[in-house]
Amino acid sequence: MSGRPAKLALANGSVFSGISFGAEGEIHGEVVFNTSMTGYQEILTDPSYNGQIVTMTYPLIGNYGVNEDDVESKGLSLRGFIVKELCDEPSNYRSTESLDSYLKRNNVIGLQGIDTRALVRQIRIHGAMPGILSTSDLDDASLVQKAKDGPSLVGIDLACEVMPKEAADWSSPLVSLGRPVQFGAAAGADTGLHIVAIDYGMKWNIPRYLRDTGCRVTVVPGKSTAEEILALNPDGVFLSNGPGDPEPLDYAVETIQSLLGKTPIFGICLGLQLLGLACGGKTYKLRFGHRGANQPVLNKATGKVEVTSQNHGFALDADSLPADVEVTHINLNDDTVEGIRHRQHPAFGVQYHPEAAAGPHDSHYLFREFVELMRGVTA
Ligand SMILES: NC(=O)CC[C@H](N)C(=O)O
Repeated sequence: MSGRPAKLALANGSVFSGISFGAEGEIHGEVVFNTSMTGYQEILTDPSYNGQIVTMTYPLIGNYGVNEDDVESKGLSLRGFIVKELCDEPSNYRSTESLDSYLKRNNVIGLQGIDTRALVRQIRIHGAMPGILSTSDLDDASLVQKAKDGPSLVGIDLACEVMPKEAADWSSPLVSLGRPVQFGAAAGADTGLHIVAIDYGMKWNIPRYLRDTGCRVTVVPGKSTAEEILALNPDGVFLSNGPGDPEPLDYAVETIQSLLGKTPIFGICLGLQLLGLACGGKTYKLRFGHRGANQPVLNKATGKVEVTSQNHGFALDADSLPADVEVTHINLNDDTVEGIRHRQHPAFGVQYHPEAAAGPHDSHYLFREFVELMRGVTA
């Protein structure tokens, strides 16, 4: 292992000593863990990790390098990246760079050589908490104090840092990356429908899927108003994923409230949480969240279990939801809300990621259901 000595300190006083990779320096963030075995490049480029230091539970990371295609946004929004062991001899025909040099180039601090199992146990028992990752200060007491003094992400709008400033058309489908077509013969067939996707820090595989359903897609900034969106004549509005606490995003809640009943709505992750808030529900912070590609979800309508990809630390409170909102999906690990549907208006959402990237493909049907919902309303 090359690299410099580096430490992670948690706000509860725990300190982990290891070796740095990637960039050097010091960074504060909420320390969380992800249970995916692969897909680290998609995780690194998922804007929903803005403000967080991500620990991978799988013990060897970096073995297939990085490439130019497996990116979910234009940059890396997470604060730091922790692994048990970094593979320094990546081997894959698609690899163009090592994970070490990718993190260096993108100015993200990496830490390896710590007992990630012990760290994950701390987070599971005490909850996701603020931490500090440093290659410059190696004094335990000073680091713990800095971890405690740093901001919590509760109550902060982290989405405004990663949302686009301008609207743009989205043209590339999944096949443009050589990824398998998911909608059979119907893939890419023009439906004539227009989706406006509100981007709060959207993963790019979502608009790729929306294009694959045969719809035209316009991506608009998360601060767009209902008037601006309706002026684009959408057949449906999509609410994207995004980082942080949903409750401070009052501008988004207001927009969704004004759209509800005027156009079909589909939300993913933060999008589901904002839809729930717009319907009068409440959100709360989970102890350690759901992050990984192996979360079991029950679809209550079909009785089928989907294995899903997830990344969230907040959840909708089922008891807070009004009677006209139905819980359609639940998480089988902890019974939390994984999907909702409005009984009066054409609006639904899921807490998990049907676009995968990375993860299982069990839930693609939801994109088709959105098209059917739009067709039903438009016909
Ligand atoms: N991936 C997401 O959209 C995450 C939603 C929200 N930021 C949460 O942590 O719960």
